[in-house]
Amino acid sequence: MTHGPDDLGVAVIGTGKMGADHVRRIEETVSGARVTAVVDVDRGRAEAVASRIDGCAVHTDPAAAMASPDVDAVIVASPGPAHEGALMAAFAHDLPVLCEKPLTPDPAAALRVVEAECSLGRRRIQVGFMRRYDAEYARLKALPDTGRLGRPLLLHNRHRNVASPPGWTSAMLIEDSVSHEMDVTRWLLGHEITAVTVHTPTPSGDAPDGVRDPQFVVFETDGGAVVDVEIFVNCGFGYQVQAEVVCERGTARVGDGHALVTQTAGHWGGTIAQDYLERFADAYDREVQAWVDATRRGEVTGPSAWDGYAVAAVSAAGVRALTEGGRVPVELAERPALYGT
Ligand SMILES: NC(=O)C1=CN([C@@H]2O[C@H](COP(=O)(O)OP(=O)(O)OC[C@H]3O[C@@H](n4cnc5c(N)ncnc54)[C@H](O)[C@@H]3O)[C@@H](O)[C@H]2O)C=CC1
Ligand SMILES: O=C1[C@@H](O)[C@H](O)[C@@H](O)[C@H](O)[C@H]1O
Repeated sequence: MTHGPDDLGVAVIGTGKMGADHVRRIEETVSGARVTAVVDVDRGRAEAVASRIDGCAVHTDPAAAMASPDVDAVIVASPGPAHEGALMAAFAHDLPVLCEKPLTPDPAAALRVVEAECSLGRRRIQVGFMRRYDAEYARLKALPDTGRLGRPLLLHNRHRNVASPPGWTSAMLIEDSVSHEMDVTRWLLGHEITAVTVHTPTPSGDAPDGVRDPQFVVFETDGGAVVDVEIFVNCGFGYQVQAEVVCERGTARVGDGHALVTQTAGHWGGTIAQDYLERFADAYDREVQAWVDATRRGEVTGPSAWDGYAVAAVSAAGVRALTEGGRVPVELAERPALYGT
């Protein structure tokens, strides 16, 4: 991608799996932006990423990068617990941010971010719930508008990963993985999630010691829908994300992965993506392009800090349901006017 003088200068904070992929995306795929700084507490990792980009500065402190005149906007791709500090620094430098999910891991920190953004009086944050930019999910979102299927009653989700990273815990299945279905539920149905129940079968023999994998998570919504999520992060065979909405007069499903079907010598079948960077490549591209375009227009669009807070609140209820059992109501603060109704 060639760069122009009006390109948005982006600092990418965290140059691990997601951050490095966003750097590559901005440099190779997205128009109207270039990476002017990378930040990582692991300086060597940031240097390796920066070495492929002309004029890209390297920092270990997010605030130092944000103070540079070459930085107009920020992508936060450090681990969740580091997000609050980076977001507050971005507010202090009045910079727009694309923040990877989760906004913050816990609702108290997320609410502090929401309150800080409200005190600025305008939105600065887009949260990286990229499924909203996936072509299949976008079709699902458009369906109820046709009125053909009627009111959504149930939403079934399956979310499978090949293997969990080292150090994964039972709670992380809810906080890191099911958080996507929390956002999808709120966005697709336009309902708030009011209560969470988690069922745990005997763990798979392939789950790390002590990790409850898979889990079956149930949401109730204020619009009267019931939503279930199978989360299985050591399924071994592929990365699968599926959703089926059951409405009054029909159903609609995405994620069957029928893009290519082969038939040969007594066999029929296709391939299964192996991770999110493959399955959601187009969605990440559209997400980052939409963020760059909106930022250059002086706007903030997409999932908001409020959406990030709401998901953190549902995650907290989910983790309580997992550890204490039973049905746990979601405690949600009053929605500030900044985020509409
Ligand atoms: N939207 C999606 O589908 C996905 C989103 N994510 C999210 O992206 C974020 C990053 O995840 P990964 O890239 O998988 O993690 P990672 O562990 O591969 O990379 C994180 C990087 O951040 C650096 N880091 C740690 N603390 C830092 C700090 N205070 N300031 C700057 N850098 C710091 C680490 O040294 C590391 O290089 C997380 O919020 C995660 O939930 C991750 C996977 C998929
Ligand atoms: O966000 C993500 C990861 O953090 C999480 O660990 C995976 O389960 C999800 O599929 C992926 O989209």
